[in-house]
Amino acid sequence: MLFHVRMDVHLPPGLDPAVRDEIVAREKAYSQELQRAGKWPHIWRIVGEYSNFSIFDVESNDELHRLLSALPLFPYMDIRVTALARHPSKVD
Ligand SMILES: O=C(O)C[C@H]1C=CC(=O)O1
Repeated sequence: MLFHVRMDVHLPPGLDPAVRDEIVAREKAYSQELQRAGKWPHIWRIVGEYSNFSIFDVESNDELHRLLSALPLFPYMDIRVTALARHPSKVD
């Protein structure tokens, strides 16, 4: 199942820079682990924003929720999910 996911990151301005760096490093490692596993095949920066558009390829809504909830930046994100279906005009 494919899902389009928008993530907007809102780190608190007063967050200790060392804590911030540690969370962002864990986020990167986790994201790259999911990319290598084929669960997160696309991630694109939205120009001018601390946000991304991503595509997730997962087995179920529950799996997507589990993966997103485990993001180290999850407590600092607004996340919007759109379920995707095959378009009838898509060329094979
Ligand atoms: O930078 C972001 O868009 C937020 C987050 C998503 C993956 C990652 O490494 O960081």
